Amino acid sequence: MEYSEQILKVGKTLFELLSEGLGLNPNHLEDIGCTDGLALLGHYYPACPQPELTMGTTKHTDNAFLTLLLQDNLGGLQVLYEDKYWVDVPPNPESLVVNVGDLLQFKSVEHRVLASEVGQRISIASFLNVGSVLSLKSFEPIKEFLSEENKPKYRNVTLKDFQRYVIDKGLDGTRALLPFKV
Ligand SMILES: O=C(O)CCC(=O)C(=O)O
Ligand SMILES: [Fe+2]
Repeated sequence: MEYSEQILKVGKTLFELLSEGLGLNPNHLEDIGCTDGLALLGHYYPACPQPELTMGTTKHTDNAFLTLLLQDNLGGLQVLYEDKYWVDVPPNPESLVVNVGDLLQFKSVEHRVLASEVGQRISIASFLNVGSVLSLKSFEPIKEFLSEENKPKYRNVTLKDFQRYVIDKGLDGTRALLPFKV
């Protein structure tokens, strides 16, 4: 409970900073619903006797606006850099890793977790996402950024349709935003 409240505060501050950084009103991203929902997912990765044969978590992007990830000191989290290189994210139990998720319709980070012979690994992912997965609210580009040269990169899609697509496809290694590109 206490953790969720604190995480939401951090999330709100991040969205304020992002809004300001984009030259928008500081409340813009919160006002359009980026902090309406918060889902916490606890992961437990037991030691794996043959880590080369499997994965802790397969490659994916997060179904959220932003994810705040707390990990212990075991390591194993990697992000994909330039669509080619897997880069280790150094574990630091006193810091949060921030992932850009699909719902920002920007450039969500592809990541995965390696299995390890040394156990156990515990992490808590806090997803800042939509209030209701059944919402008929439509995602659309921020109008302030559109111009003749800057056309929308994604077509409008309702949260309901997007969530349905994400759930049906599962963790198949493809980007959830792909079918919604213009
Ligand atoms: O366990 C981790 O470090 C990452 C978990 C993750 O990527 C997720 O829950 O989406
Ligand atoms: Fe993730």
